[in-house]
Amino acid sequence: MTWWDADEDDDEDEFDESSVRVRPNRRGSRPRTKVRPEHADAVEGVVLGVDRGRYSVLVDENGGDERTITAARASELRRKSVVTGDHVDLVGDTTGDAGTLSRIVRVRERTTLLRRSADDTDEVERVIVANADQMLIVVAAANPEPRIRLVDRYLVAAFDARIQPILCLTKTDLADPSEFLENFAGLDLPVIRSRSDKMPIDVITAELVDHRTVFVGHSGVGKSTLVNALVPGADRATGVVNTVTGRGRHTSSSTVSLRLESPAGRGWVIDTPGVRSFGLGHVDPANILGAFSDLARIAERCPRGCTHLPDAPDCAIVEAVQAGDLGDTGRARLDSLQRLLETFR
Ligand SMILES: Nc1nc2c(ncn2[C@@H]2O[C@H](COP(=O)(O)OP(=O)(O)OP(=O)(O)O)[C@@H](O)[C@H]2O)c(=O)[nH]1
Ligand SMILES: [Zn+2]
Repeated sequence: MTWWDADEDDDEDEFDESSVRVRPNRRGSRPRTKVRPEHADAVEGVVLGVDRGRYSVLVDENGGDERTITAARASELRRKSVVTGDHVDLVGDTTGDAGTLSRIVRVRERTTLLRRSADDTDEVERVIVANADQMLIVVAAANPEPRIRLVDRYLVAAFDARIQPILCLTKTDLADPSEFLENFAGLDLPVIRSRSDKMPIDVITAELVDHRTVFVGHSGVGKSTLVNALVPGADRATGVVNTVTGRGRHTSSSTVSLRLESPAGRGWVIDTPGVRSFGLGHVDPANILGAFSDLARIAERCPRGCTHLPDAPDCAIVEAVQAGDLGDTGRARLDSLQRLLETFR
């Protein structure tokens, strides 16, 4: 093995560090190797995208010396994953000059981590994006028909990662999404309605400024149309050279960060073309309940191990709703919570 791993893309061979941490510490049975250099002169950057083992890293974001450099992983990272959105430390040639290659020696602590479990199509857990603070869930009002269950799955993934979800209904010129949206009335969920002939760019941009927003949605919902309207020049469909990453081509499975620029400010759009679904096997129900802070307070009176589902004995939330204490809103919120909890039970 060389000093970098030639990963095929950012979806390849990813390990969640929680699984790394539980691995037995073998240091005791091994002679200590020489102390690792500290790389005190390392430069910090943020990973914009990964393509065949090469990372595009933005250094000095918004500063006078902002530049995109190409980097590879240093072997001392071992099996630690490096994904789009990661804050990393770099050594070596960090000039960003043509033909130079830097090395990623450290990954900084992540604020959020969007991942999916192994599922039928895939036996390993994959990390999708680090440090995103919002998820824009793109669903069409029609063609393809919106599905509640699909949105629920995205919501669970977002809540579990402690990422704020936003629902974006596209193609509202084809159908009125009001009835569909009633299913989400019990959630604190910002909703945007969009149509390509009258794209509400300012409304969407306002939600994205100063945030790192990961865009998710199934094929055909109009996600590329949306991204291209928000980030002129992104050209997601044809893969023309991207001004931020400097890459000319992205495989369908690679995640990229696109800079949003507007009079209202800047933000990042993180497009995930490869992610069609989320395996939810790793999800912690407590994180879902945590997204319903009003209900979570009541749940403190629940019996230990309470599932908060309709059949849960002595569930304090169910009892409060049945007693009418929480009104219609509380009933709708409990319905939403229970539906999400059922999504991955
Ligand atoms: N009527 C209508 N059609 C739209 C709208 N937005 C997108 N479309 C059309 O829907 C089709 C799919 O749009 P895309 O932007 O390619 O969808 P996508 O979600 O990126 O799909 P993939 O490229 O398969 O990932 C295209 O033919 C678009 O022209 C809309 O608001 N209204
Ligand atoms: Zn309960």
